[in-house]
Amino acid sequence: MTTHSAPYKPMLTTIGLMSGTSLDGVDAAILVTDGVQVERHGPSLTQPYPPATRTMLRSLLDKAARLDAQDPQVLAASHAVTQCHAQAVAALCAQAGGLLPDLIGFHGQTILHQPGRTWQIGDATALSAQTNTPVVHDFRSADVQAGGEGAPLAPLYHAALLQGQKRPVAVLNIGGVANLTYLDPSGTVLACDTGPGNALLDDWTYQHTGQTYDKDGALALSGTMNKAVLAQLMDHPFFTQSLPKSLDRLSFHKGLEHVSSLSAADGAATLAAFTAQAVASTQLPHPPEAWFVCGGGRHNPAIMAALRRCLSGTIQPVEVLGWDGDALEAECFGFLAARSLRGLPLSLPGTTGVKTPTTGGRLSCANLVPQRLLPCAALMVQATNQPPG
Ligand SMILES: Nc1ncnc2c1ncn2[C@@H]1O[C@H](COP(=O)(O)OP(=O)(O)OP(=O)(O)O)[C@@H](O)[C@H]1O
Ligand SMILES: CC(=O)N[C@H]1[C@@H]2OC[C@@H](O2)[C@@H](O)[C@@H]1O[C@H](C)C(=O)O
Repeated sequence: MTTHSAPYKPMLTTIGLMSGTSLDGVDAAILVTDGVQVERHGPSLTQPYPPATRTMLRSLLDKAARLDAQDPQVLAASHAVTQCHAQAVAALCAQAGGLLPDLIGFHGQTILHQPGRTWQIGDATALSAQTNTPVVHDFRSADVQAGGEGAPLAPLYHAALLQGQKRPVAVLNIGGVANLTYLDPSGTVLACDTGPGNALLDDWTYQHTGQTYDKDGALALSGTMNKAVLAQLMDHPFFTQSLPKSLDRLSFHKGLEHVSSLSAADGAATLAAFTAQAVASTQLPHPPEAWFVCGGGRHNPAIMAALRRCLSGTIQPVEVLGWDGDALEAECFGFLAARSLRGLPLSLPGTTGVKTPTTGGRLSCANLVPQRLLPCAALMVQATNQPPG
């Protein structure tokens, strides 16, 4: 008979799925975690949205506030989103040698995010059935119902990974929208969306070149930032609001009018500077000594150079820590799915403005055979018997 000296600690092999505000596709990542410890980051991939899905989603953003969940356009988009997520899971499982994950964390596609309302589409029950896996979804509603912004939710994952790093330290995610996590010397976690990430620059680049983004910052690097226009862009009420605060993808799109008189290159340079200036305007208790940057914006040298001009402290991609900056937000939803099963908070007053630390997420198990729930059940039982240390 084998004797075990260490207590049994269930860890789940999760797949986290995030389809961001850039509408480029679905990021999928494997993470082995119990929602507190992270044992292993696995492989990851991006499943691009087909052009027709991208077009459908882009047009939905403009009118989502006037539609309800049963609207045929919403149902069609939700179906397309779900299919792309199922393909992402299948491709990742194949890449991982035929993996059958224990749990999926499915963020869904945000089509609306306003004070008091956040809306992610995608059918968790259908995804559970297609992947033969329990799925946690609807991560943001409970936070909004408890008075929070519903975003950002990555901070507790960033904070778990930052354990042992010198503080004050920040993780900056530059996706369609940009958001930061700040860890104070005392260990307090603060967070917020900072302003535009890549979304404005993507739209500007598309208008002027037909390309979906400014690859390697080539357009922005060929232009000159216009200080007067940058000042107009920064004259937005969001920048005087105190933390925590969050944004919709379209929150700054009126700003494109200010840029419209500029050449394609100068407009791109000014928008890259806007992303960085917005980060620098965030009121933090202490300037971070180190900034670790994730999300697609870290691939844009014009944005990275603008950040280095505006911020003190070192500014490096998260890869210097051994993390995968394209997979981090997807991994986060595997981590939060495990936390959800344990009833642990997904958000704190300092991260979303929620009144008290709040859990969230809902579990969908389609018609799974009971054995498929055993790993999740083991984690839930452990959580009931042993509160986390
Ligand atoms: N080589 C590159 N050069 C310049 N920009 C790049 C490059 N690669 C990616 N990007 C930018 O990154 C964007 C995608 O970023 P990311 O995948 O982090 O966004 P997301 O997941 O949709 O965002 P969010 O964090 O808002 O949910 C692209 O739209 C593009 O603007
Ligand atoms: C409502 C919503 O989907 N927000 C996204 C978006 O993309 C970046 C930023 O805006 C952030 O607030 C959030 O995503 C990350 C994963 C988060 O919740 O931390």
